Order: sequence, then structure tokens, then C-alpha cells
Amino acid sequence: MSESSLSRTALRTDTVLSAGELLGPLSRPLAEWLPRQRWFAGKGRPISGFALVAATGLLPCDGTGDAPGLIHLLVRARQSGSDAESADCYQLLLGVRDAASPLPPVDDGSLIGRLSGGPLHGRVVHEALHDPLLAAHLLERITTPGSLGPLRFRLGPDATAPRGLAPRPLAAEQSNSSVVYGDRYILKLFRRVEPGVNPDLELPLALARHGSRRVPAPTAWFEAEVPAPAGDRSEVAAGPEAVSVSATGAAVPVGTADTQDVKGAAVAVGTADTARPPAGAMTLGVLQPYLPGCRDGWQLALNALAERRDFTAEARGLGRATAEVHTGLARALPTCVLARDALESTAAAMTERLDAAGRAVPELRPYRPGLRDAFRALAALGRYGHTCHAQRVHGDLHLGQVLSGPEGHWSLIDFEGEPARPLAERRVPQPVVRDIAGMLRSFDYAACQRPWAEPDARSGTGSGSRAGSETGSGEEFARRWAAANRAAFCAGYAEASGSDPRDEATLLRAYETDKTVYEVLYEARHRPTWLHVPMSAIRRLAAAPPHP
Ligand SMILES: Nc1ncnc2c1ncn2[C@@H]1O[C@H](COP(=O)(O)OP(=O)(O)O)[C@@H](O)[C@H]1O
Ligand SMILES: O=P(O)(O)O[C@H]1O[C@H](CO)[C@@H](O[C@H]2O[C@H](CO)[C@@H](O)[C@H](O)[C@H]2O)[C@H](O)[C@H]1O
Repeated sequence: MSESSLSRTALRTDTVLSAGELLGPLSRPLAEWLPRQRWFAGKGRPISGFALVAATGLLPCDGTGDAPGLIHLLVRARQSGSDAESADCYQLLLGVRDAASPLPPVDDGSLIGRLSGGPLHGRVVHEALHDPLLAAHLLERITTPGSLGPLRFRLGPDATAPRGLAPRPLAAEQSNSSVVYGDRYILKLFRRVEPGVNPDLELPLALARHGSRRVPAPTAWFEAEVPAPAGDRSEVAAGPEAVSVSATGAAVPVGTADTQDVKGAAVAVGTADTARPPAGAMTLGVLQPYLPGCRDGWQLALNALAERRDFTAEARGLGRATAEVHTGLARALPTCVLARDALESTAAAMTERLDAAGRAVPELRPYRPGLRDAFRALAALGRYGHTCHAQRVHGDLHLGQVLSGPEGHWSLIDFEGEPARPLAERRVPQPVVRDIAGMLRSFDYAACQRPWAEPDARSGTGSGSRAGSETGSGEEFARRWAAANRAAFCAGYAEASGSDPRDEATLLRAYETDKTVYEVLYEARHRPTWLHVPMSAIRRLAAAPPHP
């Protein structure tokens, strides 16, 4: 798409949709489509309604001409247990086209529905990222600095705006959605969004400014200025007073009907958003260079296991890369020292997470006494006068978050942290062992996948199958493989940082236990057939000798 499409957007402000007009007809199809998305966080709880946070027209939707329209939408999905203010907020990009014009060549999953009623009556609405024309426009919009309604588009230092690159949505969607442009750039759109800067922008930007070679530096990003939720005025920042709502980029206040139930009837009219202060920038998406010819650590590890190959050189290199990133983050961003109170409250929070996970996953319950010992030992460290350095960390480091380049150079990606945790919590400085524990767990995960060709050991298929008999020689190899890689990773970390994580056994055990508890909950929720993987580590960790 050319320069002209942006000016076309700016000029066509004649067809302004109010929040009610837009959400009303959209509510019902959206309530059916949203829970089917991999990134929808509220699985298992029906959506009872939507509250509009902001709607911005990126391309006109007035039905003139053949070109599809494009709406950027921030919407809260109300579910049982959440009101309109506390409900999760999602970012959507909606393509809008005539029912007569063919959908782009996409899978059926991107069709949201044909609207009935309102100014878009009869028009078809679909997920826009699968439409090459709309995805191309998005790249142009994002890399053109400026504002549109509540949206702010920023270009990184020394970055030039890429143009004319063919988009390709990434098939392996996880917590977010990504589009690759001409194998040169990758745009990641955050799906469940919160006010505040996302660490997946903040950390790579800080590392890049300090010259790190271990992360792709953000090229461009975009954010929204949105009002703070009622009762939360803690993150007030300077900015415009009201969210703009328009289907063609025109600014109108949200003070009209902005909450809809799924049947499309207005259930709340005239909330006081216009009077509410903005919460500050909410990061919506980041464009960064695409690292061509890379393989992720998870695939490489599984390949090595399948061929019964040593992986310790790679694991050692990964330890060095992780240490370099940690050193860079400690230089670039605030650090602190955790003393008695902080260590005790960290241990208490870990114990609470264990108890919560135990309530949700019955299999975990018998092991709680043994696991709690790891957290008691962490609290005791503080009482004995130990302190611990804390700094910004990756927060969810595992083999799927590291990419190996053609010469075996490791890069780290996806600094978002554990997506289920609140943003504020993910941005708190933490001991580096948190990341180290994550990667150590990942070697264990890989070893449980049984990707080798061994007919008796593969009964029930490779990835995701139950562990079954432990007598096969593949099992024995995998156990030794995991132990060797865990050691090599720590050795590499020690080489680059000067401190060996294994010397901090109590800290490491507590963080590894906490991570494994997180994994039990994650697998129970998202991949129940994988639950046996963290459970085998739970049994080992719970049986570890008690702290003296
Ligand atoms: N800079 C990059 N270069 C090449 N591939 C990338 C890059 N960033 C991400 N990817 C690929 O995209 C996938 C998803 O990215 P990620 O940031 O982990 O998204 P999510 O938060 O949805 O898990 C990764 O597993 C990786 O394969
Ligand atoms: O990659 P995400 O940021 O979406 O992280 C979540 O999903 C991961 C799985 O895709 C999950 O990681 C767990 O499974 C991995 C293998 O698939 C394994 O390498 C990790 O060690 C294990 O924790 C991650 O915990 C979750 O937050």
C-alpha cells in the first residue's frame, strides 16, 4: 500500500461510529469468535458482554470503493467474576468488507461474522492480520511516526521505515500474534493488554541502547493512551483527556454507550471516561528485525535428543548468552538488594502460589509439604542475614524463547514474562536465578518428550505422551542428557558472569520449585496431556532432603 492510504485515512472522517453503534452488532459474533483464539486468556468462562476501551479507524469502513476497511479495537471482555472495569482488555484488528467481495485467502478461523444492524449493517468483519492488503497497511501505519486518535506510533532510534515487504502471519501462535514481513521484520501484536510499558519493548530497547548483540532491537512500536480504570489512579501520566472513538480515525469521546451485552443491547450508558485521567501508554505492538535462518532452542534440543546427540556445547553457549543479557540488564535498568523482609515475602508468595495451584490441580496436593520446605529454606536465608541481588530479568526463559543463528549465535526473544502475571509484577527486579531455573526446567521438559526412534518407548507417540515405562535405554539417555545440559548451562553462565548459579543452591531450589508449580498450573489449563512433565519434577523436588 502506498503513502496515499495513510492520507486517505486522515481525510475520511465523515462516517464516525459511536461506541454503541460499533459494539452493538459486533458483540454476539465476537463473543463466539474470541474464546476460540489461542491467545484468549479467559478460557472456560463464557463472555457476558463487552466494554469498549477505544476504537480507531485505520482505513475507512464507509463501504465506498472495493477496498476493505480496517478498525483497531481495544475491548474489555466481561466474564463471570469480572466487571467491566476489571475484565481483560484485548487488542483486535478488524477487517471490514462488503459481503459481495471475496474474503482474502485465509483459514475459516479468521471470519468473525456478518454484522446485522448499525452503520456497518451487512458488512463482513474478519481478523485483519491474514489479509495481505491490511497487514501491509498496518506496517506502513506503524512505521509512520505520529498519532491517530488514542494511538501513538514511534520509530526507534536510527530506524528507517521499511516499505513494500510481503506479510506472512506466523502460524505457531501462542500468547500473541505475529506477522513476518519479507523475512526482514517481525511485528508482534500483544493480545491481552494492560496499561504500562510491556517488558517485551522495554527490555530489548534498553539492551539495544547498551549495545547488546543478544536481542533484536525494536525498530518501531505503537501504544495507546487510555483512561485509567475506575479506582486505579496510581499510574496517572500526562496525556490527552479522553479516548477517541471513531471508525475512520476521527476523535470522539467515549462518553456515549460504551458497554454492550452479547445480545447487543446497551447495558451502561455514559460512563465517566471523559473525566478520568489517562493511565499512560499501553504498549500494543513491536516491530523488530526478523532473524533469518534461525532455529529455536526447543527444536534444536529435540533434534539432538532424537539423534541421541550431545547438546552440551549449545547449552554452555546458552548459559553464556543468558549471563550476557543479565549483565546488560543490570547495567541498563534499576537493580536492588533483597534483604530479610523481601526474601520472606518472596517465599510467602511462592507458598501462596503453591497453595493456589494445589486447589486447582489435585495431583499436586500430596507433594505440598515437601515443596513448602524449599520456600521455608528461602525465608530462612533472610533470617540468617543473607541478601540477594535483584534486577530486571527475562521472566519466562525457556528453550522456545532462544533462537540460534547460522553460526550458533544465541539470541533471546519474548521478554514479556509469564503472560498470566500482572504487568506491574512482571516489571519488578528479581534474582537472576528465576531465569536460570526456567531454562533448567526446559532441559527437563525436552528430555520428557521422547522424540527418539525407539518403537517400544514411543508407544502413545512422542511429544506429549505419558512417560510410561522408564526402562528403555532412550529414557536413560534422556535423563543423562538433561543432567549434562543443566550442568553445561550453569557452567557457561559462570564463565560469562563470574558466578555459578549452583553455588546458590537454596535460592535455585526455591525458584525451580516455584517455576515447576507454575508449569503444573499452565499444563493443567492449556495442555493437560503434558501435565506428567512438570509432575515428574514435582516428585523429585518434593523428595529433596529437607533444609537443615
Ligand atoms: N526476531 C525474530 N526473528 C525470527 N523469529 C522470531 C523473532 N521473534 C519471534 N520469532 C518467532 O516467533 C515465535 C513467536 O514469538 P514470541 O515472541 O515467542 O511470541 P508469543 O509471545 O506469542 O509466544 C517465536 O517462537 C519465534 O519462532
Ligand atoms: O512461550 P510463552 O511465553 O507463551 O510461554 C508459555 O508457554 C510455554 C509453552 O509454549 C511454557 O513453557 C513450558 O513448555 C515448554 C515446551 O513447550 C518448555 O520448554 C518450558 O520449559 C515450559 O515451561 C511456558 O511456561 C508458558 O509461560
